[in-house]
Amino acid sequence: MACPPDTSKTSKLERYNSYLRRVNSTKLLAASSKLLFRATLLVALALIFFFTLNYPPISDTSHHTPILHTHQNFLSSAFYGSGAAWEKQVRHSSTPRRQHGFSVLVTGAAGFVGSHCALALKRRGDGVLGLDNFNSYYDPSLKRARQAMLLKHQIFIVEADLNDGSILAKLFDVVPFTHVLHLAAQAGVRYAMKNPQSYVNSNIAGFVNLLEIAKSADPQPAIVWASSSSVYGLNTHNPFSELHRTDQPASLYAATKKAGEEIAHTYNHIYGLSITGLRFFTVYGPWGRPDMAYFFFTKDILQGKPITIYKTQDDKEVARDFTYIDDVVKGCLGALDTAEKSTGSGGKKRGPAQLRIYNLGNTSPVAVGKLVGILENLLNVKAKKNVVKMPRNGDVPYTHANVSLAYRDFGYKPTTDLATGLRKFVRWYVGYYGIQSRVKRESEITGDHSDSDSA
Ligand SMILES: O=C(O)[C@H]1O[C@H](OP(=O)(O)OP(=O)(O)OC[C@H]2O[C@@H](n3ccc(=O)[nH]c3=O)[C@H](O)[C@@H]2O)[C@H](O)[C@@H](O)[C@H]1O
Repeated sequence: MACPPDTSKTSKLERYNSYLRRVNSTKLLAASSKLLFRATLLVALALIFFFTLNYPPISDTSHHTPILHTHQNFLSSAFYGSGAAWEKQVRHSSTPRRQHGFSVLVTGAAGFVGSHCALALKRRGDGVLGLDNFNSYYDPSLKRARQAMLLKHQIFIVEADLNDGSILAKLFDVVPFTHVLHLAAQAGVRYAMKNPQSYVNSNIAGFVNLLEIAKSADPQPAIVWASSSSVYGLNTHNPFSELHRTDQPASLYAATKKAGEEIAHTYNHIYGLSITGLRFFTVYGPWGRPDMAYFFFTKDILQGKPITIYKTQDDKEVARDFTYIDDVVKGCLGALDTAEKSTGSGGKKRGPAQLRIYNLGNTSPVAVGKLVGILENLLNVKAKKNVVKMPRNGDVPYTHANVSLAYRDFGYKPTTDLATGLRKFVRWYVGYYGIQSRVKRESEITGDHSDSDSA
């Protein structure tokens, strides 16, 4: 007898098959939803990236925000167009206009020394691209005004922090810089007690970040950077020579600059980067820094406010080797002109490279009391002076540069005495801030009108 088909097995199989179909279709649905989600995420990320690169918010001046930024005038249709327009600006700004001209990345280009150097380089036909984070250590509107002035001379400043490796790397991808003039830093001797971390962020971490990018670049640029007279710290030998000891810094600012000099040695030694450090001595002049004594003394004297003048613990006058900006600019250009090429490429050293350090001072220290006397005369106002013993705030009593090394190697020879330099500063100050009142007439202060935007 034929056995009846086992329907229980068939229906089990069918039920199982239908179960599998259900499971598979649910899986398929889940998989396709996942795929759709991922695709949407990818498109969203691509869009965010695109808009971040091309539509930077004008008002954002945070130095922690990795956003490329430019002056309002540059937010033209060309800039808004695409990343290609931004790259075009970067290339245009950094392309030299003279034969064998340099292509220089100037960090801190919206700063005092940076803006002056950028302009001087551009004027002689070098290509210059600026980088600045526009932080608010002092009035950012002054930095914006310097930026606007540079823009008139076709110098473009990328707004970014030194610690933003991706933007730095992008700049080196777009431009084969021959040189970096690294002037971005957290400046100020006494502020280091208030905000120590900012010195570590800019002067150490930021510097290392820049060197990391520079060492990997192909070609590697030659680097000229700002160290400081403050590295001499408690040194008692005068005038200060590059051969003197610099292992007794009196402030964290000085310590970070000294650390920079040691870090420079390391990158030169391992990667063949050509590096020149310049020890600036209390640089002053038009478009200067409002946190510096000569600048806020001028403001306070004009406003009838008292000023505090420091004297040493043993009642001696405090003095500085005040150095005029035009002299320092000549020194920076001299250092760039004599900088040899880096020897490495793509992070590999090919041979020994140049490593230098120079004082850039005025060789003629002036007591702070005398500086105040010059200002009183120029401003035609008597200062309300409050003379106190120098607090323990990182200050040093005296600076005096020996510049024979810089003279020997690139003819550095400061030519501006303090009275002449301050006259030019006051002329700029009253013009910039629109001050008339008791200040001596412009002709009395200046005698000429030739360098009104000599930054
Ligand atoms: O060469 C440098 O490497 C440094 O130079 C500058 O530092 P300093 O030489 O200290 O300049 P600055 O503050 O203008 O004080 C000038 C004089 O006024 C005295 N001073 C200061 C303030 C005050 O209220 N009273 C006063 O007498 C004070 O005692 C001093 O004698 C840069 O700021 C610094 O960033 C760095 O670049």
